[in-house]
Amino acid sequence: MIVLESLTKTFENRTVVDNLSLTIETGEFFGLLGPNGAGKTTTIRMLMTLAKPTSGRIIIDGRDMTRDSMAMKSMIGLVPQHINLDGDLTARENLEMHGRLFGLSAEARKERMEELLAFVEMADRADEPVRRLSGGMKRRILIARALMHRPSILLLDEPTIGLDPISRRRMWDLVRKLNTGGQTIVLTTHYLEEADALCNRVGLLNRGKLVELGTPAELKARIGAFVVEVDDGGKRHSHFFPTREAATGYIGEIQDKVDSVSLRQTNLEDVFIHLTAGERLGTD
Ligand SMILES: Nc1ncnc2c1ncn2[C@@H]1O[C@H](COP(=O)(O)OP(=O)(O)OP(=O)(O)O)[C@@H](O)[C@H]1O
Repeated sequence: MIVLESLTKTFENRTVVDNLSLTIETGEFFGLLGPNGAGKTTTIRMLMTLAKPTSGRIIIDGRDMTRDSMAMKSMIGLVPQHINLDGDLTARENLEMHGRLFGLSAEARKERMEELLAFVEMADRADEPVRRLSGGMKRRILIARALMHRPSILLLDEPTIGLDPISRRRMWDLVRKLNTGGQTIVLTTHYLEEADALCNRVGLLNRGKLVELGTPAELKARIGAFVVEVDDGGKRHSHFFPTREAATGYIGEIQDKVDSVSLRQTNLEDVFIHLTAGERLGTD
């Protein structure tokens, strides 16, 4: 379990993570979402011990990590936004280096490496220099590397950026399988359909503050689980309704008066845009 307790980070009088309190349960797949500049990366950097909180605490599995950065490093596995594998080394050599860094014995490294290369379906390409592999393959190796030291939490920072739809879905299957096996996962992403597809619960950060927290279904229900999109005179408007009946009732009233009208279920992107329009979310 991760507990963020009044976590705050200030840069030169500017508070970018503001009194953030949040509990992420063991085994959860949690999505940390928010517009550009909301403070997601800064929060992740604090979890990675790359930035020191100005105040507040990070408690993982009952241990205060703010005072014990070595322990925190070993409990977290990071899949970074930018591919930072050594391109001249093979996948095996990249994983081997990571295992050494975390003090795994030669035997433990070998066993874990083979297990993970099989898991990410890269065993047959594991002895080629990484630079020759596709973006999707490199990202799968990043996952294997992050898991080498058996971290209790896996942080995925925009893990599918730049991937084609097939590779993206393959990554989704992989991380879902990990989570089903009990791995706690924290994801940040700008692809809201990704958070919708993967996360049990999401938190929406805005200007360093947590403004929404719940399951994707709860967040959608807060604005209305069904949306009627109306096109009229080149303009598109969205209207939200709690039930399909209410939405179809509205369609009955307006369909003869507008160019076109459609009904669908609300998605997380609608929630995000709705909150932005209501100025509950501010973008850079
Ligand atoms: N080292 C730093 N010094 C000063 N300001 C910083 C520093 N790092 C981040 N910031 C500021 O903190 C704010 C939050 O940035 P952060 O990168 O955490 O947001 P984010 O939610 O990850 O955004 P994005 O979605 O664009 O990656 C931004 O306004 C950024 O300019």
